[in-house]
Amino acid sequence: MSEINTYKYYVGGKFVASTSGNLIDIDCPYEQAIVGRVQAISKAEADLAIAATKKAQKDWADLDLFKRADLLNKWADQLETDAHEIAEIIMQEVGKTWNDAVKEVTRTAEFIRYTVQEYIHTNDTSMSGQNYPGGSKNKIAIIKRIPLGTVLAISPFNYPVNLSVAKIAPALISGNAVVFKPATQGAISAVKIIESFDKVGFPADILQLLTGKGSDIGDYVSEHEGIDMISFTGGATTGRHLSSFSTMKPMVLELGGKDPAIVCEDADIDKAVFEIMSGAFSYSGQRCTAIKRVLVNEAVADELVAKLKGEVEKLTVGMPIDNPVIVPLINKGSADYVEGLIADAIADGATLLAGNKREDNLIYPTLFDHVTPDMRLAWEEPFGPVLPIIRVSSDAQAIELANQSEYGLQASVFSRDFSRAAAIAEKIEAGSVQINGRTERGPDHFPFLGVKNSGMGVHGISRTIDAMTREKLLIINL
Ligand SMILES: O=C[C@H](O)COP(=O)(O)O
Repeated sequence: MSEINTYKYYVGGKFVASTSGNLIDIDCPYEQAIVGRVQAISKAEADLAIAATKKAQKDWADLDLFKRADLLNKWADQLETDAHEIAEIIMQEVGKTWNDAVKEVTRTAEFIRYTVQEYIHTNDTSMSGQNYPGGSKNKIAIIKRIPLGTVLAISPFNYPVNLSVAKIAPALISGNAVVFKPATQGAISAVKIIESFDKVGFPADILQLLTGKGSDIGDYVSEHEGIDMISFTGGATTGRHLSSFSTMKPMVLELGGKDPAIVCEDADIDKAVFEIMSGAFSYSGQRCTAIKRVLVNEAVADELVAKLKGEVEKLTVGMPIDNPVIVPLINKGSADYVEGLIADAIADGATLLAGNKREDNLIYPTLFDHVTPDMRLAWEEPFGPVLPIIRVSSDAQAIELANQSEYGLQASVFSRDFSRAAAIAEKIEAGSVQINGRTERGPDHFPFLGVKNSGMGVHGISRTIDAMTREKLLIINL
């Protein structure tokens, strides 16, 4: 990282420097180094970029579907060709391990191909009038899904490639144009995937990549009258803020979580330990779907706690290039926040079993037993490698604590009795409940949603296409 590159934004099918002359340094999470600099574009530049999508979108939607499909499939191929170059930037910019960074790019190429097929196979439907009492067979509705126009895709730092393309590909295949505003930390990864996009020969102006601080252009672009739909993944505070002012714009929000793992006394404890470890600690817990609390029945708590402690002590910790489980957090602010949660839990009397060690942004995996509902750690989302264990006396208490959270993204239930697990799952307020498995978004064609402060609307390939299109009926009266 000796030579510092400056990356341009993308508008009109070209990479250009902002006339603002303002650049943003992107710091590496794990070294005292600048990964590169991105443009801080002006509001006037955003205006021009959004305006240009309007005509481009109409032409793009008019293009034969198989031409759109062909370009998207070529982009998927190009991403695979460029995978190592992109993964290198993901690693440097957001501190993801090398293996996970490469996996993120290949997962994304698969996502594009599936999205293309999904749209092709589910595009138009029809209904006959005679299927309603008193209706006529001479009335036939052809129900098309038409694009909403220009979709604003706002992506988070933790999946700078996958969660960007998870918005861009459904938007484009269904005939929308895209204004892509990545998280600032993640913006260079965004430039890299758009470099691949650019090589394929998409028409100009159907995708504009706008870089800049959320605080400078985020609200401006979101409120912009040229934006017809917003797809956002990020923090709950920003999500609520967006939903408060973007009146009448369809919006899908994927926000935070405090996903519980409920462990019943009849659970396969080794299986539960395996799933909890991977659910809680991969990428240092910087996943909205990470397991962020364990609610264990006190009858098996000692056994579970001892096994989790043993596994936490074995976790590999280090720098992303060496592929450990635990890597430095995204920035100092995040590490400070997690450190504060740990300090408060200790002060409030939780039992520290492992961790509580920090080197710069690297927080060692930390495990607490005897966390109680009066502690911050029972409720707040760390987005870091700290896991609280709360002991419960019954399924009912586990359900009550699970539902007291402001979040409702996912939950895991571990029991050998499927009926019991399903009964618990039924009562949990969350978008998905995993039985005997870790919380996770994939596979990517599953619907993915959160309730309460975890989100609004539904992601997942077919649902994202639905959210970015609306029905239009052509009714034929014979
Ligand atoms: O951080 C939010 C992501 O949607 C989580 O995705 P994941 O479950 O594949 O890690």
